[in-house]
Amino acid sequence: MLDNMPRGTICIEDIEMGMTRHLRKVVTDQDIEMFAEVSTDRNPVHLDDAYAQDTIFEGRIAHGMLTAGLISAVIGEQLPGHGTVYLGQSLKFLAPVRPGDMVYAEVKVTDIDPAKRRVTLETHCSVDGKKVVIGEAKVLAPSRKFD
Ligand SMILES: C/C=C/C(=O)SCCNC(=O)CCNC(=O)[C@H](O)C(C)(C)COP(=O)(O)OP(=O)(O)OC[C@H]1O[C@@H](n2cnc3c(N)ncnc32)[C@H](O)[C@@H]1OP(=O)(O)O
Repeated sequence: MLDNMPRGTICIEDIEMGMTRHLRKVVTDQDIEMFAEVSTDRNPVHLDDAYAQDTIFEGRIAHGMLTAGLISAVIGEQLPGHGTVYLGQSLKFLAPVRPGDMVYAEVKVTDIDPAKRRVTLETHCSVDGKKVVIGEAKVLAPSRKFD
């Protein structure tokens, strides 16, 4: 299940401080299995119920980078959107995401360097209002001048 805001591109000339975009997505067992496959990260804490039950999480959890990928999706699809180049991303994983959790991923513009087309975004993911991932992204935004 995916609930996105409108997709597209917001060029550097139209980006404003404080602008936000978000998406919501339920992280499913299938998502976790597919992520394990494409990333080759088959850590049993993600895939094996019995193993995961004996960890501090007491059950299977999603890969952190799968959840963080939803931040990339908001950046690449919405703000700034298509044409954006990801330059960097810091991440802190504060709480686990479990299969079936609805993840809310949001990005917010905190700095703009129009001359260099650089934008800094505060990024976070939450589940039921609790932050599970926080961080900061730096991106190169598209410009109308290069259309
Ligand atoms: C190889 C790949 C594997 C994966 O992908 S695993 C999946 C991704 N990771 C997760 O899902 C982990 C999510 N995080 C958590 O569940 C929790 O987080 C922990 C269980 C790791 C720790 O929780 P708790 O024992 O309750 O500690 P606290 O009371 O929340 O925090 C204690 C201190 O540790 C700092 N801290 C907590 N998490 C992080 C972090 N991710 N990065 C940096 N610092 C962190 C806090 O601020 C605090 O600090 P102060 O004692 O000074 O107040």
